[in-house]
Amino acid sequence: MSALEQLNGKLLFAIPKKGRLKEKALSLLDGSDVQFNRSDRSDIAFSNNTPVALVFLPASDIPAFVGRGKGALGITGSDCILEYESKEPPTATSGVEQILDLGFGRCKLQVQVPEKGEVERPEQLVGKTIATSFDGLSRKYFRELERKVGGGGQVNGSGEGGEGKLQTNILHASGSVEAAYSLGMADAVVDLVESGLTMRVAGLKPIATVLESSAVLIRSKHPSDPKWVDLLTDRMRGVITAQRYVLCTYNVERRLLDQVHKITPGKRAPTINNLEEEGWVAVQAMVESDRAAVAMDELKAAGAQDILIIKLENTRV
Ligand SMILES: Nc1ncnc2c1ncn2[C@@H]1O[C@H](COP(=O)(O)OP(=O)(O)OP(=O)(O)O)[C@@H](O)[C@H]1O
Ligand SMILES: O=P(O)(O)OC[C@H]1O[C@H](OP(=O)(O)OP(=O)(O)O)[C@H](O)[C@@H]1O
Repeated sequence: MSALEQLNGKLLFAIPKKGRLKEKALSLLDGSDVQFNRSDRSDIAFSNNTPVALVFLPASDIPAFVGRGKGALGITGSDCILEYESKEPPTATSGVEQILDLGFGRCKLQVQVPEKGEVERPEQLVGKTIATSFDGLSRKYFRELERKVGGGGQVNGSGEGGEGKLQTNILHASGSVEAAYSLGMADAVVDLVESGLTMRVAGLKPIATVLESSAVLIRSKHPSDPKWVDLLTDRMRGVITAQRYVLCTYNVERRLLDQVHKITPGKRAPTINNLEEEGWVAVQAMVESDRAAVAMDELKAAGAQDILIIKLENTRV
Protein backbone atom coordinates (compact mmCIF):
# COMPACT_ATOMS: atom_id res chain seq x y z
CA MET A 1 0.00 0.00 0.00
CA SER A 2 1.33 3.49 -0.87
CA ALA A 3 1.90 6.06 1.90
CA LEU A 4 -0.97 8.11 0.44
CA GLU A 5 -3.39 5.15 0.67
CA GLN A 6 -2.21 4.46 4.22
CA LEU A 7 -3.16 8.04 5.18
CA ASN A 8 -6.81 7.38 4.31
CA GLY A 9 -9.00 7.64 7.40
CA LYS A 10 -6.10 8.85 9.57
CA LEU A 11 -6.18 12.03 11.64
CA LEU A 12 -3.24 14.07 10.28
CA PHE A 13 -1.34 15.86 13.06
CA ALA A 14 1.41 18.28 11.93
CA ILE A 15 4.53 18.50 14.13
CA PRO A 16 7.56 20.82 13.64
CA LYS A 17 10.23 18.72 11.92
CA LYS A 18 13.18 20.87 13.20
CA GLY A 19 13.97 24.02 15.12
CA ARG A 20 13.03 25.37 18.52
CA LEU A 21 9.58 23.76 18.86
CA LYS A 22 10.41 20.22 17.79
CA GLU A 23 11.61 18.56 21.02
CA LYS A 24 8.90 20.04 23.25
CA ALA A 25 6.20 19.08 20.72
CA LEU A 26 7.52 15.49 20.71
CA SER A 27 7.56 15.37 24.51
CA LEU A 28 3.93 16.58 24.53
CA LEU A 29 2.98 13.70 22.21
CA ASP A 30 4.83 11.32 24.52
CA GLY A 31 2.93 12.66 27.58
CA SER A 32 -0.33 12.23 25.63
CA ASP A 33 0.54 8.59 24.90
CA VAL A 34 0.58 8.97 21.12
CA GLN A 35 3.09 6.21 20.33
CA PHE A 36 4.77 5.97 16.94
CA ASN A 37 7.90 4.79 15.14
CA ARG A 38 9.51 7.21 12.74
CA SER A 39 11.92 5.76 10.24
CA ASP A 40 14.96 7.89 9.44
CA ARG A 41 14.21 11.03 7.41
CA SER A 42 10.57 10.06 6.82
CA ASP A 43 8.16 12.99 7.12
CA ILE A 44 5.20 10.75 7.96
CA ALA A 45 4.93 8.42 10.97
CA PHE A 46 1.93 6.26 11.85
CA SER A 47 0.85 5.97 15.46
CA ASN A 48 0.49 2.38 16.66
CA ASN A 49 -2.06 3.06 19.44
CA THR A 50 -4.23 5.91 18.01
CA PRO A 51 -5.74 6.63 14.54
CA VAL A 52 -3.15 9.39 14.08
CA ALA A 53 -0.56 9.93 11.33
CA LEU A 54 2.11 12.46 12.28
CA VAL A 55 3.27 14.76 9.50
CA PHE A 56 6.63 16.45 10.14
CA LEU A 57 6.79 19.93 8.55
CA PRO A 58 8.64 23.23 9.10
CA ALA A 59 6.74 25.21 11.79
CA SER A 60 6.04 27.98 9.27
CA ASP A 61 4.25 25.58 6.86
CA ILE A 62 1.95 24.08 9.51
CA PRO A 63 -0.75 26.83 9.61
CA ALA A 64 -1.42 26.48 5.85
CA PHE A 65 -1.45 22.67 6.08
CA VAL A 66 -4.11 22.79 8.83
CA GLY A 67 -5.84 25.99 7.62
CA ARG A 68 -6.51 24.52 4.18
CA GLY A 69 -8.04 21.46 5.85
CA LYS A 70 -5.32 18.93 4.97
CA GLY A 71 -4.30 18.42 8.60
CA ALA A 72 -6.74 18.14 11.52
CA LEU A 73 -4.31 19.25 14.24
CA GLY A 74 -0.94 20.99 14.40
CA ILE A 75 1.64 22.45 16.75
CA THR A 76 3.27 25.70 15.64
CA GLY A 77 4.15 29.22 16.83
CA SER A 78 1.44 31.88 17.01
CA ASP A 79 3.86 34.05 14.96
CA CYS A 80 3.61 31.52 12.11
CA ILE A 81 -0.20 31.63 12.28
CA LEU A 82 -0.30 35.43 12.05
CA GLU A 83 2.18 35.39 9.15
CA TYR A 84 -0.01 32.82 7.34
CA GLU A 85 -3.17 34.86 8.03
CA SER A 86 -1.48 38.01 6.68
CA LYS A 87 -1.24 36.21 3.34
CA GLU A 88 -4.37 33.99 3.46
CA PRO A 89 -6.99 35.71 5.62
CA PRO A 90 -9.32 33.19 7.32
CA THR A 91 -12.77 32.58 5.83
CA ALA A 92 -15.84 30.79 7.23
CA THR A 93 -14.41 27.45 6.10
CA SER A 94 -10.63 27.94 5.92
CA GLY A 95 -8.06 29.06 8.48
CA VAL A 96 -7.12 27.63 11.86
CA GLU A 97 -8.58 27.66 15.37
CA GLN A 98 -6.09 28.12 18.21
CA ILE A 99 -7.16 25.75 20.95
CA LEU A 100 -4.35 25.60 23.50
CA ASP A 101 -1.42 27.80 24.49
CA LEU A 102 1.34 25.27 25.07
CA GLY A 103 3.49 27.55 27.22
CA PHE A 104 6.81 27.03 25.37
CA GLY A 105 8.53 28.70 22.40
CA ARG A 106 7.98 32.16 23.91
CA CYS A 107 9.64 34.90 21.85
CA LYS A 108 9.00 38.36 20.36
CA LEU A 109 9.02 39.55 16.77
CA GLN A 110 10.96 42.80 16.96
CA VAL A 111 12.25 45.60 14.78
CA GLN A 112 16.04 45.64 15.29
CA VAL A 113 18.32 48.50 14.20
CA PRO A 114 22.10 49.17 14.38
CA GLU A 115 23.10 49.73 18.00
CA LYS A 116 25.35 52.67 17.13
CA GLY A 117 23.16 54.18 14.40
CA GLU A 118 20.79 57.13 14.41
CA VAL A 119 17.51 55.22 14.13
CA GLU A 120 15.52 55.30 17.38
CA ARG A 121 11.93 55.01 16.07
CA PRO A 122 10.47 52.60 13.47
CA GLU A 123 9.03 55.59 11.53
CA GLN A 124 12.62 56.49 10.59
CA LEU A 125 12.84 53.18 8.66
CA VAL A 126 10.17 54.12 6.12
CA GLY A 127 11.79 53.92 2.68
CA LYS A 128 14.70 51.80 3.96
CA THR A 129 15.45 48.08 3.38
CA ILE A 130 14.25 45.62 6.05
CA ALA A 131 15.37 41.96 6.07
CA THR A 132 12.90 39.42 7.50
CA SER A 133 11.43 35.92 7.24
CA PHE A 134 8.08 37.49 8.18
CA ASP A 135 7.46 39.43 4.98
CA GLY A 136 3.64 39.36 5.27
CA LEU A 137 3.62 40.77 8.80
CA SER A 138 6.44 43.22 8.05
CA ARG A 139 4.61 44.53 4.98
CA LYS A 140 1.49 45.01 7.10
CA TYR A 141 3.51 46.71 9.87
CA PHE A 142 5.28 49.14 7.53
CA ARG A 143 2.11 49.80 5.55
CA GLU A 144 0.48 50.98 8.81
CA LEU A 145 3.55 53.08 9.65
CA GLU A 146 3.59 54.65 6.20
CA ARG A 147 -0.09 55.50 6.58
CA LYS A 148 0.65 57.05 9.97
CA VAL A 149 3.54 59.19 8.78
CA GLY A 150 1.37 60.11 5.78
CA GLY A 151 3.99 59.41 3.16
CA GLY A 152 2.78 56.17 1.61
CA GLY A 153 0.16 53.50 1.25
CA GLN A 154 -1.66 55.53 -1.43
CA VAL A 155 -3.13 53.71 -4.41
CA ASN A 156 -0.73 54.33 -7.25
CA GLY A 157 -1.55 51.49 -9.57
CA SER A 158 1.43 49.41 -8.53
CA GLY A 159 -0.75 46.28 -8.50
CA GLU A 160 0.24 45.35 -4.94
CA GLY A 161 -3.13 43.99 -3.81
CA GLY A 162 -4.77 47.29 -4.72
CA GLU A 163 -3.34 48.83 -1.53
CA GLY A 164 -0.59 50.87 -3.11
CA LYS A 165 3.13 50.36 -3.34
CA LEU A 166 5.08 50.13 -0.14
CA GLN A 167 7.91 52.67 0.07
CA THR A 168 9.79 50.43 2.46
CA ASN A 169 11.68 47.60 0.80
CA ILE A 170 10.97 44.22 2.45
CA LEU A 171 13.81 41.79 1.72
CA HIS A 172 12.93 38.13 2.33
CA ALA A 173 15.51 35.99 4.17
CA SER A 174 14.55 32.44 5.19
CA GLY A 175 17.01 32.19 8.10
CA SER A 176 19.94 33.95 9.81
CA VAL A 177 18.16 37.22 9.08
CA GLU A 178 20.67 39.29 11.05
CA ALA A 179 23.35 38.30 8.49
CA ALA A 180 21.53 40.43 5.89
CA TYR A 181 22.31 43.46 8.07
CA SER A 182 25.89 42.36 8.84
CA LEU A 183 26.52 41.89 5.09
CA GLY A 184 25.22 45.37 4.27
CA MET A 185 22.09 44.15 2.47
CA ALA A 186 19.58 45.71 4.89
CA ASP A 187 19.28 48.79 7.14
CA ALA A 188 17.33 46.92 9.82
CA VAL A 189 15.73 43.54 10.49
CA VAL A 190 12.38 42.23 11.76
CA ASP A 191 13.13 38.92 13.49
CA LEU A 192 12.40 36.72 16.49
CA VAL A 193 14.14 37.44 19.76
CA GLU A 194 14.20 35.45 22.97
CA SER A 195 17.30 36.20 25.07
CA GLY A 196 18.41 38.98 22.69
CA LEU A 197 21.88 37.48 22.36
CA THR A 198 21.79 36.81 18.59
CA MET A 199 20.89 40.42 17.81
CA ARG A 200 23.37 41.89 20.32
CA VAL A 201 26.20 39.84 18.79
CA ALA A 202 25.18 41.17 15.34
CA GLY A 203 25.33 44.77 16.70
CA LEU A 204 21.54 45.28 16.64
CA LYS A 205 19.11 46.63 19.26
CA PRO A 206 15.29 46.46 19.51
CA ILE A 207 13.20 49.60 18.93
CA ALA A 208 9.71 48.07 18.58
CA THR A 209 7.82 44.82 19.17
CA VAL A 210 5.56 43.70 16.34
CA LEU A 211 4.08 40.77 18.32
CA GLU A 212 4.67 38.26 21.11
CA SER A 213 4.53 34.58 20.29
CA SER A 214 4.32 31.15 21.92
CA ALA A 215 3.68 27.61 20.73
CA VAL A 216 0.01 26.73 20.27
CA LEU A 217 -2.12 23.71 19.39
CA ILE A 218 -4.26 24.46 16.33
CA ARG A 219 -7.10 22.60 14.62
CA SER A 220 -8.79 22.92 11.28
CA LYS A 221 -12.33 24.29 11.12
CA HIS A 222 -13.59 20.96 9.80
CA PRO A 223 -11.36 18.21 11.24
CA SER A 224 -11.70 14.68 9.85
CA ASP A 225 -12.28 13.10 13.27
CA PRO A 226 -13.64 15.65 15.81
CA LYS A 227 -13.95 13.03 18.58
CA TRP A 228 -10.23 12.22 18.46
CA VAL A 229 -9.35 15.90 18.06
CA ASP A 230 -11.17 16.63 21.35
CA LEU A 231 -9.64 13.62 23.09
CA LEU A 232 -6.08 14.55 22.06
CA THR A 233 -6.71 18.18 23.06
CA ASP A 234 -7.84 17.00 26.52
CA ARG A 235 -4.76 14.83 26.90
CA MET A 236 -2.45 17.68 25.94
CA ARG A 237 -4.21 20.11 28.25
CA GLY A 238 -3.61 17.55 31.01
CA VAL A 239 0.11 17.28 30.24
CA ILE A 240 0.50 21.06 30.19
CA THR A 241 -1.34 21.46 33.49
CA ALA A 242 0.91 18.80 35.04
CA GLN A 243 3.95 20.80 33.90
CA ARG A 244 2.53 24.12 35.10
CA TYR A 245 1.41 23.03 38.58
CA VAL A 246 2.69 21.05 41.59
CA LEU A 247 0.65 19.64 44.44
CA CYS A 248 1.34 21.30 47.79
CA THR A 249 0.33 19.47 50.97
CA TYR A 250 0.74 20.58 54.59
CA ASN A 251 -0.70 20.37 58.10
CA VAL A 252 -2.00 23.45 59.86
CA GLU A 253 -4.17 24.42 62.83
CA ARG A 254 -7.78 24.87 61.73
CA ARG A 255 -7.85 28.39 63.24
CA LEU A 256 -5.17 29.46 60.68
CA LEU A 257 -7.12 28.24 57.62
CA ASP A 258 -8.23 31.70 56.44
CA GLN A 259 -4.63 32.89 56.42
CA VAL A 260 -3.12 29.89 54.58
CA HIS A 261 -6.04 29.78 52.13
CA LYS A 262 -4.84 33.12 50.76
CA ILE A 263 -1.40 31.58 50.06
CA THR A 264 -2.70 28.36 48.46
CA PRO A 265 -6.22 28.99 47.12
CA GLY A 266 -5.79 25.98 44.78
CA LYS A 267 -6.92 25.79 41.16
CA ARG A 268 -10.58 25.46 42.12
CA ALA A 269 -10.34 25.17 45.95
CA PRO A 270 -8.03 23.32 48.37
CA THR A 271 -8.94 19.87 49.78
CA ILE A 272 -9.13 19.93 53.58
CA ASN A 273 -9.22 16.79 55.79
CA ASN A 274 -9.36 16.53 59.58
CA LEU A 275 -6.26 15.11 61.28
CA GLU A 276 -6.55 12.72 64.24
CA GLU A 277 -5.02 15.49 66.35
CA GLU A 278 -7.73 17.83 67.70
CA GLY A 279 -7.82 21.28 65.97
CA TRP A 280 -5.49 20.31 63.09
CA VAL A 281 -6.23 19.77 59.38
CA ALA A 282 -4.31 18.47 56.36
CA VAL A 283 -4.49 20.69 53.24
CA GLN A 284 -3.86 19.78 49.57
CA ALA A 285 -3.78 22.48 46.88
CA MET A 286 -2.42 22.91 43.34
CA VAL A 287 0.22 25.65 43.17
CA GLU A 288 1.90 27.07 40.04
CA SER A 289 5.37 25.50 39.84
CA ASP A 290 7.18 28.83 39.62
CA ARG A 291 5.45 30.02 42.83
CA ALA A 292 6.15 26.85 44.84
CA ALA A 293 9.23 28.05 46.78
CA VAL A 294 7.63 31.38 47.76
CA ALA A 295 4.39 29.62 48.74
CA MET A 296 6.37 27.25 51.03
CA ASP A 297 8.16 30.21 52.68
CA GLU A 298 4.86 31.99 53.26
CA LEU A 299 3.11 28.85 54.57
CA LYS A 300 5.92 28.20 57.06
CA ALA A 301 5.78 31.83 58.27
CA ALA A 302 1.98 31.51 58.65
CA GLY A 303 2.35 28.45 60.93
CA ALA A 304 1.90 25.49 58.52
CA GLN A 305 3.96 22.36 59.16
CA ASP A 306 5.13 19.27 57.23
CA ILE A 307 4.93 21.15 53.91
CA LEU A 308 5.48 18.90 50.87
CA ILE A 309 5.64 19.71 47.16
CA ILE A 310 4.72 16.81 44.88
CA LYS A 311 5.39 16.83 41.12
CA LEU A 312 2.46 15.84 38.93
CA GLU A 313 2.99 13.05 36.40
CA ASN A 314 -0.17 13.81 34.40
CA THR A 315 -3.64 15.33 34.89
CA ARG A 316 -7.11 15.55 33.32
CA VAL A 317 -8.65 18.93 34.03
N1 LIG B 1 14.76 32.13 19.95
C1 LIG B 1 13.58 31.56 20.05
N2 LIG B 1 13.05 31.31 21.24
C2 LIG B 1 11.85 30.73 21.37
N3 LIG B 1 11.08 30.38 20.32
C3 LIG B 1 11.55 30.62 19.13
C4 LIG B 1 12.83 31.22 18.93
N4 LIG B 1 13.05 31.30 17.63
C5 LIG B 1 11.96 30.78 17.05
N5 LIG B 1 11.05 30.38 17.94
C6 LIG B 1 9.72 29.75 17.68
O1 LIG B 1 9.97 28.57 16.93
C7 LIG B 1 9.37 28.68 15.64
C8 LIG B 1 10.27 28.00 14.64
O2 LIG B 1 11.47 28.75 14.52
P1 LIG B 1 12.87 28.06 14.25
O3 LIG B 1 13.82 29.14 13.83
O4 LIG B 1 13.28 27.24 15.40
O5 LIG B 1 12.44 27.06 13.11
P2 LIG B 1 12.97 26.72 11.75
O6 LIG B 1 13.31 27.97 11.00
O7 LIG B 1 11.98 25.75 11.16
O8 LIG B 1 14.25 25.88 12.16
P3 LIG B 1 15.79 26.18 11.94
O9 LIG B 1 16.02 27.54 12.59
O10 LIG B 1 16.43 25.03 12.67
O11 LIG B 1 15.95 26.16 10.45
C9 LIG B 1 9.20 30.17 15.42
O12 LIG B 1 8.21 30.46 14.47
C10 LIG B 1 8.85 30.65 16.81
O13 LIG B 1 7.49 30.41 17.09
O1 LIG C 1 17.23 36.06 21.18
P1 LIG C 1 17.92 34.75 21.04
O2 LIG C 1 17.75 33.89 22.26
O3 LIG C 1 19.35 34.89 20.64
O4 LIG C 1 17.16 33.93 19.86
C1 LIG C 1 16.91 34.55 18.63
C2 LIG C 1 17.34 33.70 17.47
O5 LIG C 1 16.59 32.47 17.51
C3 LIG C 1 15.98 32.28 16.23
O6 LIG C 1 16.83 31.68 15.33
P2 LIG C 1 17.37 30.19 15.41
O7 LIG C 1 18.50 30.11 16.38
O8 LIG C 1 16.25 29.25 15.69
O9 LIG C 1 17.97 29.96 13.97
P3 LIG C 1 17.61 30.61 12.54
O10 LIG C 1 18.12 32.04 12.58
O11 LIG C 1 18.34 29.75 11.57
O12 LIG C 1 16.11 30.51 12.38
C4 LIG C 1 15.73 33.69 15.73
O13 LIG C 1 15.56 33.72 14.31
C5 LIG C 1 16.98 34.43 16.18
O14 LIG C 1 18.03 34.33 15.26
